[in-house]
Amino acid sequence: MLSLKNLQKSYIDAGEKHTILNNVNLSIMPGDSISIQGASGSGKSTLLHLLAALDKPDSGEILLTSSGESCGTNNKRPNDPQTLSHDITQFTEKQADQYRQFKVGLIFQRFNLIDCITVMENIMLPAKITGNVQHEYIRNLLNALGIDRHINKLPNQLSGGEQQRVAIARGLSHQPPLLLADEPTGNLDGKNSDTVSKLLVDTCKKLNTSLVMVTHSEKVASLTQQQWYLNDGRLSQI
Ligand SMILES: Nc1ncnc2c1ncn2[C@@H]1O[C@H](COP(=O)(O)OP(=O)(O)OP(=O)(O)O)[C@@H](O)[C@H]1O
Repeated sequence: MLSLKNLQKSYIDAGEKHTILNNVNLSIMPGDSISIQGASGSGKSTLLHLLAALDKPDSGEILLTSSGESCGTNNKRPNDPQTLSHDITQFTEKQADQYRQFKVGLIFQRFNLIDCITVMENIMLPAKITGNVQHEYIRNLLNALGIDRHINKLPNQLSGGEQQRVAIARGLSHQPPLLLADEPTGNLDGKNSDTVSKLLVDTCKKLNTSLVMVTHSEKVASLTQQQWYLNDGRLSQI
């Protein structure tokens, strides 16, 4: 479970302070699917970067609560020896790296595929790093995403939509407990966007993976259990 508490984030631009996130609170339970909509520049990607421990808030906490496993600092709750709680905003670089490798799948707006290795090697990176290589699961994922015939190509030999599907497969290859997806179907046409976003939500449900998805599409957002809107730094449920 992730609990965002009183998150505050601002940027200084030309000497002026711009508040991007203002007292944001949110709870993400295992298996939850959450969409975040909002105007361009409203802070959606900023929020995902904080959840991925790629950036730090000015203040507030992001508490990661899990049972029994260690990931960085250990703050045991009194009376519950099974539960460990970590504030990911306090992670060192090394702890943040481990958190991203083992706990998080990331699908970026610009895919971030590695151009000099094949599609399959890109997809398998998180699975290999975490030692969680499930061949049948990967085969089914590739089939469902319709990219099985492209696995030996290089990413730049694929269309934008195909690269997006590869990025989705890579985000899910290690079956992470949390998937953060920034406009995961933004490069797909309407029909493919529907198919792929449904697959994304269904796969996360099957794996009990929490999904936080930024989208500009109301239709895609409607597939998630909870729909939130970011406006003026405030997050409100639709
Ligand atoms: N490193 C930075 N330094 C200064 N300003 C930044 C920085 N990163 C983001 N911003 C500003 O913060 C605001 C929020 O950016 P963010 O990328 O989170 O928006 P977004 O809602 O994801 O937008 P979009 O839908 O266009 O992707 C923007 O005005 C952006 O210019």
